Amino acid sequence: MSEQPVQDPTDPLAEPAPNGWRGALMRMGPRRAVVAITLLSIVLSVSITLAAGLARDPVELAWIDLTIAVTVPSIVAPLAASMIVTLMHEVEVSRRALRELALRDDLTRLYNRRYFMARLQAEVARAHREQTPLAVCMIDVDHFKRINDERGHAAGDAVLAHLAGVLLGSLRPYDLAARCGGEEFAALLPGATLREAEQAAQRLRQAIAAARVPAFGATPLPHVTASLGVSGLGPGEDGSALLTRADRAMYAAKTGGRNRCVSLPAAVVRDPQILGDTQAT
Ligand SMILES: Nc1nc2c(ncn2[C@@H]2O[C@H](COP(=O)(O)OP(=O)(O)OP(=O)(O)O)[C@@H](O)[C@H]2O)c(=O)[nH]1
Repeated sequence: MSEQPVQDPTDPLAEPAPNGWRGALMRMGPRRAVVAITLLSIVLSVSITLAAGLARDPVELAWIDLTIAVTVPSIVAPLAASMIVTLMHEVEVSRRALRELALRDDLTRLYNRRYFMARLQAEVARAHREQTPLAVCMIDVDHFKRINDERGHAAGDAVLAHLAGVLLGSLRPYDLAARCGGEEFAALLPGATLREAEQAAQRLRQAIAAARVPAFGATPLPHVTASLGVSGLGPGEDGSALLTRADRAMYAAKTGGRNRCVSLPAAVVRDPQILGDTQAT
């Protein structure tokens, strides 16, 4: 299963690119960085040797001084430079690995709830600023406990991992898929109107119901279905209100019989009869 990329220009948790000398070396790449550090140290040591020699007496500046000033750095500097560059590379790799651990769900490799919430806030702010639509879809696998009970927890895990692939396969590249916990997933759909999000949710529901989860053990795993709740961002609304509405819609889909999508438009949010006013598809 392919992963959604971590480097996203709208990523609110993206770390700033290193600047200063560290940034310059990183941008150069390892080989050029070693050459650059070597040249710099040769130029520096030759300049210091010349300056020291000239300060004393030009005649005293023996060729041997210059030879040493060139030879020593050209041997020592590449070694030191490769150590520095290797160390920087290792720090960068560890930093990325830590970031992956912090932001991704281990089982499905989707983003986790923490990342989803941060992106939700950022996308809500952007949608209000640019006056563009934004929708959220909550997806909860139906009767998932049965799979665990009947086929074991590992089989349940296999189903979740497979569904993550189905989710990524049915979303647009700039949508964001996350596992919010347990058997619950979420999708953030920037630029999607409620109508478009409903259509996306329907496609997703059908894809989940049609998915053939690879056999786990002797017998194939059962088909699964999911209940989906969709909501679209209302004027002045914040991320948690949008999410709460998508959650309510998802529970309405559950109580309405499962394997269905329910959407809740923003205007309905303050209506006490909220579940009565949902639109099931
Ligand atoms: N295999 C596996 N099971 C999990 C994981 N996280 C949560 N679960 C299980 O998911 C099940 C969720 O069960 P319920 O909340 O009762 O929901 P459900 O059976 O899907 O029923 P409905 O949502 O009402 O359709 C529980 O049995 C949890 O133990 C996980 O990472 N792996």
